Amino acid sequence: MSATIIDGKASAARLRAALAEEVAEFTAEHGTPPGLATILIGDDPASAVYVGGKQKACAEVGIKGFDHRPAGDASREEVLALIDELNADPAVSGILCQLPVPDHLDGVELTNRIDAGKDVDGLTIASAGRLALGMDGLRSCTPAGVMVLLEEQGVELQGAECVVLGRSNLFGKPMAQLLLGANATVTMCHSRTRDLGEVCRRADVLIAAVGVPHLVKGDWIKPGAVVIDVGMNRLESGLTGDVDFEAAKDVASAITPVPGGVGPMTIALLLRNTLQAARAQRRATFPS
Ligand SMILES: Nc1nc(=O)c2c([nH]1)NC[C@@H]1CN(c3ccc(C(=O)N[C@@H](CCC(=O)O)C(=O)O)cc3)C=[N+]21
Repeated sequence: MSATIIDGKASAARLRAALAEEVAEFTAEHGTPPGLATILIGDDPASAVYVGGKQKACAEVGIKGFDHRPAGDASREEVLALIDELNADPAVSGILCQLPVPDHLDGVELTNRIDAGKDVDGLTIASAGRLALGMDGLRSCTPAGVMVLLEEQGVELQGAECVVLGRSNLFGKPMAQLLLGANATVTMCHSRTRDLGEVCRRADVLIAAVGVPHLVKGDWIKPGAVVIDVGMNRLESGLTGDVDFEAAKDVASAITPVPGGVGPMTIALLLRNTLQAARAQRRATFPS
């Protein structure tokens, strides 16, 4: 048996096409498009590629991009002042501070300066708290993208055994919360988990986000499981995930490739969040 290769690139393209229509309607109705401000501090080449991709995607769906690039030695006060300015700017619906930030700055502090209504990354204390409490709100883009892929595959999450490898604030924790919200049985694993392979073998849905190339072996996968690879490891041989894809595809029923799986969905969900934020801001400003 060979697994279905989940085409995240195609899903993301469909989502962007649908969003382009919704953005056009929003813009016609309100006279101004939704706006997304990105903040990239310094000139890390990998981060510059990601932020460039986000800006390009905005332009393609009709969202106005604001591309801020403070120098790598920008002071804390300088960046906080920039965020305050964007928080107050009605043309800016969403704000994203690209992580990681240089060592002399605190990414958690900077992220939390973002107005909760403009937190399109879903990473502020308010957004994380709303998710944990089962309230509506802006969701972290990569986990939200994974939920879209699982839904499109028709994966039944209610009562399913879902195992999440990795407990980051950016991905693992919000992923687990979204799965819980869909009534899955969720197990979280991390670097101190004993018998990782044993736990993984229980999973109907196995989601890996640890940043260790090919950590997940073929015999860690239950036959027929759905495998989602969130790893983005840049090796000399190219970009590779956390799953031994060649071995996994003979065991799983469906699997995401790297690249072309979860990555493109992250950017599409960022656009969706920006539109969601813009709509909520209009509602708050002009109650009907
Ligand atoms: N505040 C913040 N929010 C983020 O969402 C955020 C961040 N910081 N820091 C870095 C990570 C990483 N990330 C990716 C987005 C898209 C791809 C993506 O499109 N990947 C393509 C390949 C890209 C390539 O070839 O390099 C793919 O998987 O097919 C990857 C990684 C967002 N991040």
